[in-house]
Amino acid sequence: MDEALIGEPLETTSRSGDSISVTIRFRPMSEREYQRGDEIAWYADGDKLVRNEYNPMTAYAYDKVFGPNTNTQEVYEVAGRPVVKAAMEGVNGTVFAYGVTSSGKTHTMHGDQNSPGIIPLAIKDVFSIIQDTPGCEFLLRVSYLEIYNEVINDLLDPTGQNLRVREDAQGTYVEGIKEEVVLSPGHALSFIAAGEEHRHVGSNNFNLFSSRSHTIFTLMIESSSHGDDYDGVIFSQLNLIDLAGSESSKTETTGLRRKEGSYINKSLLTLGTVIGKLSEGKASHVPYRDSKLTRLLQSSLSGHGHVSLICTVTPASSNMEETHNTLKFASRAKHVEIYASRNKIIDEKSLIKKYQKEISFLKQELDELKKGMPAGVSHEEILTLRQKLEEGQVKMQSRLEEEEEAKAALMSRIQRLTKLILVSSKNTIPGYLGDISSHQRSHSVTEDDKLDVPRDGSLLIDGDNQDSPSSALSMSSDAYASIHRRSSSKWNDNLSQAGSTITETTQVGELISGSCCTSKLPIIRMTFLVEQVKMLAGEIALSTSTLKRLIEQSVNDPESFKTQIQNLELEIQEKRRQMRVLERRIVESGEASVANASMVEMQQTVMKLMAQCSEKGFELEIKSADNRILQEQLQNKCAENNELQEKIIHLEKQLASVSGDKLLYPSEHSEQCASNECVEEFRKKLQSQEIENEKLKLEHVQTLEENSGLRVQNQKLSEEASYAKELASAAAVELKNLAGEVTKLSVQNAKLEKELQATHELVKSRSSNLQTGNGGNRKYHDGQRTGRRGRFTSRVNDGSGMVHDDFDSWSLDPDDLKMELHARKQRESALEAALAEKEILEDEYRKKFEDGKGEGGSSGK
Ligand SMILES: Nc1ncnc2c1ncn2[C@@H]1O[C@H](COP(=O)(O)OP(=O)(O)OP(=O)(O)O)[C@@H](O)[C@H]1O
Repeated sequence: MDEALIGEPLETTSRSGDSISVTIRFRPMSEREYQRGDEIAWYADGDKLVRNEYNPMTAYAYDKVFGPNTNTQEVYEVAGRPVVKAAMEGVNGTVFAYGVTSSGKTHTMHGDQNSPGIIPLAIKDVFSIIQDTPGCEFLLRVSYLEIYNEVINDLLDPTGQNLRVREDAQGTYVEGIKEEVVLSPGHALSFIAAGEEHRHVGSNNFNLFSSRSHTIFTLMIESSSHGDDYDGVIFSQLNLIDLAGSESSKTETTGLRRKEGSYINKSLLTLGTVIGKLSEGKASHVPYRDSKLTRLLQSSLSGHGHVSLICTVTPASSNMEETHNTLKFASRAKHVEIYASRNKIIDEKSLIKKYQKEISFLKQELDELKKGMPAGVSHEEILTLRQKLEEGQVKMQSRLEEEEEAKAALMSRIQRLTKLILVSSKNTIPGYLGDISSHQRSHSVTEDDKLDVPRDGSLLIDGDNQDSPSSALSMSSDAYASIHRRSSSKWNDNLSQAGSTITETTQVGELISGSCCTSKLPIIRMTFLVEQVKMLAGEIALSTSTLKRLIEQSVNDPESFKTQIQNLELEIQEKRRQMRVLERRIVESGEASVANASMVEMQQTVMKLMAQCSEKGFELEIKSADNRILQEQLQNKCAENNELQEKIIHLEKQLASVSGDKLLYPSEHSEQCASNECVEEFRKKLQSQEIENEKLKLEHVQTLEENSGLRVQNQKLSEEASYAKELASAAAVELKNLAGEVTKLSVQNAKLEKELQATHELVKSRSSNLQTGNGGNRKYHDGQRTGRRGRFTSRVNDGSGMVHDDFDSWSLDPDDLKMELHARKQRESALEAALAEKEILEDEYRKKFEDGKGEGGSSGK
């Protein structure tokens, strides 16, 4: 049936947007599809149409159609970048991939090492935009959740299971979801990688790594301008969604997979209904609440932000109907209208504002400390202190140390808060955080510097690369390898920054400039180093678990996993090496800077660890004591066991001797026949008894054999008897038939004889008439014959046993009649002979049957 062209060719998504951006992405035909002889059923006709190969009148138009050879970067430029850009300007955005299982959603959203997906590309873009936006501060947070079997789980916090959806003035949100502040693309990607570890993935007959849940990666963006441009804080949200694929009846699933599949299908059905309702544009009820997915997407779908829908499809003919459904869904979605507008939030609610206030307060305190006027310390007190210093330097020294510590703690707090706020390195705003350019610092690359470790944890912006932010923020392929069900490595992201000189550009630079710079550098670095070691440890744990999984998977097919396993092992080794170097650096930094907050933190950690250690030690002691007791008990049990075994052996020996005695000396004679004669006699008796026994055994065997022979005979006879019985009953039936036949023939014979006689008489009387009348009229005689023809009926046996009337074979000629009579008589006698024969046979069978019955009965006895 011809399908009308639905939708019209549209502009690409770069427009300001009054409807959802809908794009279609074809994946290439898979090897499996080629092998089973699939053909191309749907294809991209130009860059806006999808057409059916078998029915070219069926075609759909979209914003953009990507053919099977398009790479994800191209898809991102059209379907991702405009949404990301708008989100950075304060307009909410949602990008999601929709399609049947194995159509390429995860490939599009997450991608892999060679082809990064929309999510990593968007993250990279976000940081590039920050770099290109001087005069603006950003604070980025991420959350990552999955909807599995209609249950929301926090992928960043394994304890956050079955979370609830709530609603406030700004829309729906997930209560208690963990949000992490992110500082660099690699940092954000490492959270995704960690989250992917917890995502539900399973295999079906179409996809080895089929997503069993919908995932929503959310980037929360807070931004504010400085100085005169300050216009409040803007908050926006960017949702990047990888949906689980709908499953058709062709998807072979059982048990758990089927349950998952039904949840997936149900929520996608609700999504379809919601889209359908929204596309109608009527003010009818939209069932957002029917699934968690639509509930969470409610504010996006109801038009408060940009939405980009990427529908992934396969061209294969075997999935023609499923692809058609996806195309129809996409077509409906095209009619949903959106009214995206820029968000703002009141300053008090903004996290960035809170941090900024705290920073300026702490900075004031620090200034006072620097001036030697610590808050809460009076001038007299300082004089006294100075006096005391003169009197006792030791006391003063400790006081100074305290001050140093307070300063260091403040600096650490400032630095920690500052590094959460991201600004472009091109930013040169005076006053707020100082002159950035004056904070640039160069130093030579040491062995450790080559470690690709971000040196300050901020944006990781390389001063040398200021003009090419993408380079500064670029992620190496290894970083992408960390995403999409693989282990992650955020450290490699910064590899590109290694050079002969590293220039650090950081807001923290202010704190490490001037006189402070040399003495406080280790403090700041220490914090990062500790953070980095922690993250590396996480990475290693992640990689190790991936390795474990790969090793498990490789059991059936070791060859295909070999290189992957080797690479992962190398990666883990490398990370371990990096961690060792970092630890060495921490120790060195620790030695160089005694009084710093990081050290305090470190010390606290060490103290905690030591406390844990002593707790563990205590536990160990208890366990060892328990162990000792258990071992003693075990030894006792072993000894008891040995004793028991000895006893058993002894008893067995006793038993053997007793039974031997019993054989030789039966009880009634045991005492009287102790003499040799008695024994001899008894032996003889025993021998004869044994011989007799043997005989009996032999007889028994013979009897058994005979018995079995008789049984066989009996069996045969009963078989024969039943056969004879069958024959006899068959013969009886035949006999009955024959008897009936004979009776009939006899009756007929009698009739015929009568007729013959009558004919004879008639002939006689005619001949006498002829002799007396006009004599020998041949003609009359012939006419008479002819005239009478057929008057009598003849019963003729046609050879098949059937007897029927033969009107034509009959005439009144006496000779004929005689012959006929003769023939009949012959037949009659033949039948009688057959009857007799049958009777004899029957008698024989009967006899046999009787005999068989008699014998069967006797042998059965
Ligand atoms: N555009 C593409 N180019 C090359 N390969 C692709 C493309 N899209 C998908 N694939 C490959 O097809 C397979 C299935 O893709 P993917 O896992 O992304 O499907 P999916 O739609 O996410 O499936 P599910 O819903 O089951 O999770 C993967 O091996 C993937 O690498």
